[in-house]
Amino acid sequence: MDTKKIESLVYQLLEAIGEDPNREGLLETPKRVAHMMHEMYAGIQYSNADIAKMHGKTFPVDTNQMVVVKDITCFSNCEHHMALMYNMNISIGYMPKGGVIGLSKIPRIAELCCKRLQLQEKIGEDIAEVISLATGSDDVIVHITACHSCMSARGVKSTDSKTTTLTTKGIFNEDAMIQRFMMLKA
Ligand SMILES: Nc1nc2c(ncn2[C@@H]2O[C@H](COP(=O)(O)OP(=O)(O)OP(=O)(O)O)[C@@H](O)[C@H]2O)c(=O)[nH]1
Ligand SMILES: [Zn+2]
Repeated sequence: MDTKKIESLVYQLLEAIGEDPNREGLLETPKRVAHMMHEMYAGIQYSNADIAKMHGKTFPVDTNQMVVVKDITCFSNCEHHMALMYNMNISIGYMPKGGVIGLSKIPRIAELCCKRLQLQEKIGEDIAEVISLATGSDDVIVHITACHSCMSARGVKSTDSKTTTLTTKGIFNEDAMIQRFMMLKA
């Protein structure tokens, strides 16, 4: 990420919206925004394969248990308006194939996938792909609910609507498996 360029462009953006970037309250704003963008967009520099490699250490376990980590809180930004997705709740399940990844890696994977300019549907696909690459399992499910500030705070002003998406891979395309997952994540 080009910090100096972000700072200079935020300065220009402030001018463009009719602000005075030199007034006291805004003097440090370009620097703060650049700092914030480093945090908010930390996932852009990594491919899904990179993320899987970073968090893909597996521990051998011979099991046919479903692993579910539920209620992961994340934030993201939509690629159309760069507006915040908030109140995001993500639950992820997979069927291990001879090994499991560390549980803490699952929210870490979700977080990095969210820290890109995104669509909610794409977040589900990205997380499912990374979990699949990290675990070597084709059986992955990702449930996401989120509010989109581009729908609530502007435009249609649909303040109470939430969007739910469900990404299913492999055995999770079967209704019975979806039901088992939904029970475990309830
Ligand atoms: N499918 C999908 N759409 C999204 C997501 N986030 C934002 N959007 C939508 O992206 C669309 C962009 O539509 P446009 O018509 O190009 O933009 P706009 O004129 O700002 O649209 P309005 O929001 O209806 O005012 C909007 O309908 C948003 O609600 C997302 O995660 N998934
Ligand atoms: Zn949007």
